[in-house]
Amino acid sequence: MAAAASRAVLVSRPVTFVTGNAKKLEEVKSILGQSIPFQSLKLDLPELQGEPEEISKEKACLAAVQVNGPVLVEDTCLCFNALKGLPGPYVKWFLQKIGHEGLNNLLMAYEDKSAYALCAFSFALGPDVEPVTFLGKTPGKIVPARGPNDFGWDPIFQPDGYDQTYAEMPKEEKNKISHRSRALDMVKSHFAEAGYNFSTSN
Ligand SMILES: O=c1nc[nH]c2c1ncn2[C@H]1C[C@H](O)[C@@H](COP(=O)(O)OP(=O)(O)OP(=O)(O)O)O1
Ligand SMILES: [Mg+2]
Repeated sequence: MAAAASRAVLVSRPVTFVTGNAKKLEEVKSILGQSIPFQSLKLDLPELQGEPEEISKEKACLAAVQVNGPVLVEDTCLCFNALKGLPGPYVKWFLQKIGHEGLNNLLMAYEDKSAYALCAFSFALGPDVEPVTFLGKTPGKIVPARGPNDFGWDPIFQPDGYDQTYAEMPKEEKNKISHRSRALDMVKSHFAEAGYNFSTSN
């Protein structure tokens, strides 16, 4: 579009999506398709503490220093309403230590099994630029594990309006309604509006 072209922002490096999680990368690739050209870098960034948005921003700052260029990162939370949003950003450790059954047991004392999946994407143009953050949320409930166990807590999260858990759904179906795709919709709009023109060579 002519309007977008006239606002084009030239960026001398390609965007790097930084994650240590191959399954995230698979979904991001499939959701973004050709809409945003990016490369990926497998790096285990520190597991930070705090509010999801702050964690994601800080993660982008750390990634931008390492890459020394434009970066995209995301942090994912699984929040139980009965537990006021916990385990939230700490779900990775909960999953590792107590598994799907333990996560279900955390809610044993509560009638309310409702939860939401939250993805906080942050984009930083470089190491000294304040990142912008985009949140995507999908409401659902925590259920005993059903479906293939190949991505995190997918088997215990059943999104509202569906009889299947994330794990039981075909990938394309999850990618239409997921916390990740909702956040990426906003990332795509931001990129379209900003009119970034990324160099494809380093
Ligand atoms: O759609 C998802 N469906 C099921 N499980 C998921 C999903 N997305 C993240 N997860 C898991 C991975 C990790 O156990 C925790 C988030 O922690 P989080 O720090 O964001 O991910 P990570 O350390 O694996 O990758 P990264 O290097 O991008 O930080 O929830
Ligand atoms: Mg992490």
